[in-house]
Formats: sequence, C-alpha cells, structure tokens
Amino acid sequence: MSDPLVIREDRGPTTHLTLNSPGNLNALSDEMLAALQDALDRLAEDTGQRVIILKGAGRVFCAGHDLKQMQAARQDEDDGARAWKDLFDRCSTLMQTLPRLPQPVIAQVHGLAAAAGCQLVASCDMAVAAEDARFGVNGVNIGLFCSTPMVALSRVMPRKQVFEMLTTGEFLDAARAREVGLINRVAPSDELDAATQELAETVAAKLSSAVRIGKRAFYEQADLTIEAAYALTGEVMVTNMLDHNTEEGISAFLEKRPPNWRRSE
Ligand SMILES: C/C=C/C(=O)SCCNC(=O)CCNC(=O)[C@H](O)C(C)(C)COP(=O)(O)OP(=O)(O)OC[C@H]1O[C@@H](n2cnc3c(N)ncnc32)[C@H](O)[C@@H]1OP(=O)(O)O
Repeated sequence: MSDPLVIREDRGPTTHLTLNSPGNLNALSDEMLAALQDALDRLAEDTGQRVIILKGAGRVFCAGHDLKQMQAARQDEDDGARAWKDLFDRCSTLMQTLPRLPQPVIAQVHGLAAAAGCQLVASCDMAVAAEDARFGVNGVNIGLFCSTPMVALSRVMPRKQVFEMLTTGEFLDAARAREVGLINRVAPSDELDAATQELAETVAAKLSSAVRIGKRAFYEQADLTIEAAYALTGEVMVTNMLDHNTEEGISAFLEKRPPNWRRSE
C-alpha cells in the first residue's frame, strides 16, 4: 500500500496535517488536493480538535501545482483545458475551505512555499516559518502568470508587494514575509515545530465556542460595508455573551479566580 498523501496526527486538541509527497516537493496534484480537502472536511465535523497545523514532509513546505501532471494533460487540447479547469476549481475550493473551517489553521513553513504553495500559506489563518524559509509566486519564470494565488495574497499582503512577487517571480525571506504580513512568527529551523505547537496550544486553550464564532465573523465582516460589518460583529458579540461559559469567564475575572469552563462546547 502506498503512503498516504496527507498524514493526520492528533496531538491533544491540535491536529497536524502533513503534505506527504516529498519526492516532488509536496506538489499540489489532483490527488494531493483531494486528500487535503478530504482531511479538512472531516476536521470540520470534529469539534474535539480546536486548532489545525498544516505542514510539509521532506525538504520544503510545498512547490506549488504539480507541473508534471499539468503538462501531461496537454496531450489533448479539449481534455487538457477541462483537466486544468478542474484542477484550478478544486484548488480554489480548497483555499476557500480553510477560512470557512471552524478551527484556526496555522501553516508551518520550512524550506520553500512556491506559487500555489504560497497561496496555501496566505489562505491559512496564521503562519509560522523557519528563519531560512522562502516565499514566492514564481510561475512567471516558466511563462505561467499565477492568477489564482493573487486572490488570497492580495487579501493579506500589500497589493504592490503581491504584484511585484507575481511579476518578478522573486522570493521573500521569512523576515520580509513577516514584515509584509504573509506570516505571523519566525523561528529558528530546529525550533519551528515547537514554536508552531506553542501558538496552537495558546489558541486551543481559549474557549473554543468563542474562537469558532470569532473566526467566522472575522471573514464574514471583511466582505461587508463598515456599517454592515459593525451590525454583524455586534450580533456576534451578543451571541458570544449569551454563552454560559462566557458568563463564567467574566464572573471568574470579577471574582479574581481562574474560569471553570464546562468543556462540553
Ligand atoms: C496558480 C499556481 C500555479 C503553480 O503553482 S505552477 C507551479 C509553480 N512552481 C514552480 O514553478 C516550482 C517548480 N520547482 C522549482 O522551481 C524547484 O523544484 C525548486 C526551486 C522548488 C527546488 O529546486 P531544487 O531544490 O533544485 O529541487 P528540484 O530538483 O528542482 O526538485 C526535486 C524534485 O521535485 C520535482 N518538482 C519540484 N517542483 C515541482 C512541481 N511544482 N511539480 C512537479 N514536480 C516538482 C522536481 O521535478 C524534482 O523531481 P525529480 O527528482 O524527479 O527530478
């Protein structure tokens, strides 16, 4: 039996998902995208898991779409166009699944995040990178302007910086990626796993019902007018206040004691 393309490992309430195709630098083939989609869809139903870490096996995080598979589809023009459309549709669905998941998702990046791999980082809620990791959208170097990654990237990074990445194919180092808002934290390579786990555990320790409604509101409000965004987030605050665990959290603060949350949420 061949190795799974995506490995799931639960460490308490944190789930680690590992892209596991090191031979082609975890390229996002049809099969890889389907395996990751399946793993995420299962996690969406799993309320016990509070945070997801997404990482890559081998030398790098992810080298983008599978160029071998994309080129092989070229043999028949009609079939090729259909295969490419299916691939980009599948990838776009996956990228939209990440912000819609109830749990925060942290990308853990080492080595390189290229093209669709960089898009994946931008689509996660947070990212932690090794200090020698590099980020780029380098399709233009082989004549392929990476249009789909611009959607997520231009929503988390300054637009001129994204345009420069897309048109030069140049890579940013981790320090610069942090400066422009693509990633949150940078750690020495040998501490990357621990640094990401620490961030995950910090989030996992919070009241998960509050984090879940907060994550949903975070993305929903971003597409609204300011007036509608305040209306929506105000309603979300009220819903949050009605949570019995939030009542306990505020009482605990006022009574100067730790909260005793009922972990049934
Ligand atoms: C809208 C979005 C579009 C896209 O995502 S298009 C894809 C854009 N991605 C790229 O253009 C990256 C292509 N890869 C590279 O440029 C290089 O790799 C790297 C700089 C990432 C790393 O270079 P090095 O360390 O020298 O490794 P290596 O020998 O080139 O790669 C190791 C094996 O991995 C395969 N591989 C690498 N990237 C891909 C890929 N994107 N799709 C399919 N296979 C890939 C290679 O061919 C090779 O394989 P073998 O050992 O059999 O020769």
